[in-house]
Amino acid sequence: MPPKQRKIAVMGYRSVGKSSLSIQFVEGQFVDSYDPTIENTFTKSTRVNSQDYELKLVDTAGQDEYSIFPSQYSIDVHGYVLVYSITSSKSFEVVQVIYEKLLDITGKGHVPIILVGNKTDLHMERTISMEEGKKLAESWNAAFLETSAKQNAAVSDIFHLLIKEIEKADGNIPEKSSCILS
Ligand SMILES: Nc1nc2c(ncn2[C@@H]2O[C@H](COP(=O)(O)OP(=O)(O)OP(=O)(O)O)[C@@H](O)[C@H]2O)c(=O)[nH]1
Repeated sequence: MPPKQRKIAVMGYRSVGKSSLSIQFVEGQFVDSYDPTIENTFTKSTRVNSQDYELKLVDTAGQDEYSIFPSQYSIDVHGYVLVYSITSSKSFEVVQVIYEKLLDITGKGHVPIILVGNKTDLHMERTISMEEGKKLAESWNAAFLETSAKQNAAVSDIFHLLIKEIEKADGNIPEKSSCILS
């Protein structure tokens, strides 16, 4: 089967690790220096359930609660990685505002999303519990993961899980394999 091309936008508050997660996934390295992003696009080939994918990752500029949702990310994007830092309550609030705006602008009741709590290596500074993250993702009917871009923990899982969410939204993977016998 030819590779499926999928576009993914990585969004969230400033400095939560959007670029670090993207670079870790695409290039396999962690850069400690902080360089605010305007916008970066990466491509990466990956394989999920024996299907090849060519992913286009759009690493977006950090948003805050007052940002207008950039309209270029409302079209042509198959799925969203919404990132907060487990050390920042503010980033957890902002991710919820971004979610509301995303639903508003796409006009869809459901969008393929994975909520990501990054920086798990900074456990001494944690202010958002795993339960809080999980609960929020459940309320969105979205996937959820905690990660560390620094330690490369669960980083590729983000994109694999999101691809599954995208396929699910396309009706390709049943939520539960049910078999009705008559
Ligand atoms: N300890 C730790 N630091 C991280 C992690 N991920 C990112 N950082 C650091 O957090 C800072 C911000 O990371 P970026 O990846 O630039 O964050 P961003 O969300 O792309 O930032 P903007 O471009 O401003 O929106 C950098 O100093 C990173 O090194 C992580 O998992 N653990």
